[in-house]
Amino acid sequence: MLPPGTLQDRVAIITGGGTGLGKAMALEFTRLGARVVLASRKAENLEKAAAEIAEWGGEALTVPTDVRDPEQVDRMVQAALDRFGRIDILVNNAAGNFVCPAEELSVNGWNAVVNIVLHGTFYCTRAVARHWIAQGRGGNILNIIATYAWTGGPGTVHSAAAKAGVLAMTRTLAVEWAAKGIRVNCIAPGPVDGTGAAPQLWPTEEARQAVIRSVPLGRMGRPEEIAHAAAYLVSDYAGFITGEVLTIDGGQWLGRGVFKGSPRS
Ligand SMILES: CCCCCCC/C=C/C(=O)SCCNC(=O)CCNC(=O)[C@H](O)C(C)(C)COP(=O)(O)OP(=O)(O)OC[C@H]1O[C@@H](n2cnc3c(N)ncnc32)[C@H](O)[C@@H]1OP(=O)(O)O
Ligand SMILES: NC(=O)C1=CN([C@@H]2O[C@H](COP(=O)(O)OP(=O)(O)OC[C@H]3O[C@@H](n4cnc5c(N)ncnc54)[C@H](OP(=O)(O)O)[C@@H]3O)[C@@H](O)[C@H]2O)C=CC1
Repeated sequence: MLPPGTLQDRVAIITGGGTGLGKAMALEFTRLGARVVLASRKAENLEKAAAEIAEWGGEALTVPTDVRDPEQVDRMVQAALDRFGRIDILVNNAAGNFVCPAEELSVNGWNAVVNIVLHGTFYCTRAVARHWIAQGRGGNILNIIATYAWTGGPGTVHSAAAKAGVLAMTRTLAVEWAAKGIRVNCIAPGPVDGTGAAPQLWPTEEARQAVIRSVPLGRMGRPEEIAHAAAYLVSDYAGFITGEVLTIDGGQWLGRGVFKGSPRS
């Protein structure tokens, strides 16, 4: 855990900040002194998270936003600036996902996920970075991806392709904007309990147990384990890290080659 005050007076936009990992990050950033801007489609998700943040003594601005629409994204960034006068951190966390064989996936299904994950990440990144560059100041971008960006993930061609695109965007912009003081990194979480992934990716207890068996550490992740790492990456403690991916998956992707008869096969 980082000390309270680590993100004092920083302003962080978190897309998808009303639920799951986004909410966990918003709470952790609040604990560390940041003010947060929560942006996603459903106002009720955002309001519930903002109420929790207020209970912790924090301050959250909620801006209902569909990240697929660049005009809504620009308005959300302007609303953050109008309220707080600055933006220091952007977490591109919003995502959509479902399991579907690639040959059955409709064009709308493909677009729904790619537009949220890949295009939405670019629209938010561009809007915030334009502000930073115009002001001659730096900032921090954290993109939430998934390990199947490089391993592949059967049944999730839309999401895997989009997350791979976000990984390439991360590395490209880390280098392109380094001289402008903008750091860009990723976290690739493994399966995390109690998040929106559950109904999409392990909808039954049997499926959940199969996922757990695929993790060498033998359990699901916890949202706060992702949030702690996120806070580190956007803090000054990580000032020399850019273009990196921090994988937090209990060894899942490395363990894909377990042989039959090994403890978790
Ligand atoms: C082994 C574990 C490793 C862990 C890796 C986990 C990695 C990543 C995890 C995540 O990303 S978790 C995030 C999960 N959270 C969400 O998905 C929440 C947000 N999701 C949504 O809003 C929807 O699911 C959405 C479909 C992505 C978007 O919603 P929207 O309202 O815009 O779209 P719809 O109009 O409902 O649908 C558009 C289009 O998509 C088709 N579709 C939707 N669901 C399915 C499905 N289950 N199977 C096949 N197709 C689906 C839908 O039919 C529409 O297409 P058309 O019918 O119009 O052709
Ligand atoms: N949980 C897990 O095990 C894993 C998660 N991840 C990644 O972690 C991140 C968080 O996922 P998780 O917490 O599990 O899932 P959630 O479903 O809880 O979070 C997804 C968030 O994205 C928001 N969102 C979806 N579509 C849009 C949109 N068009 N515009 C704005 N916001 C949108 C949703 O809010 P709303 O409905 O209000 O729009 C929701 O808050 C995602 O990037 C996911 O891919 C990666 C690997 C594993």
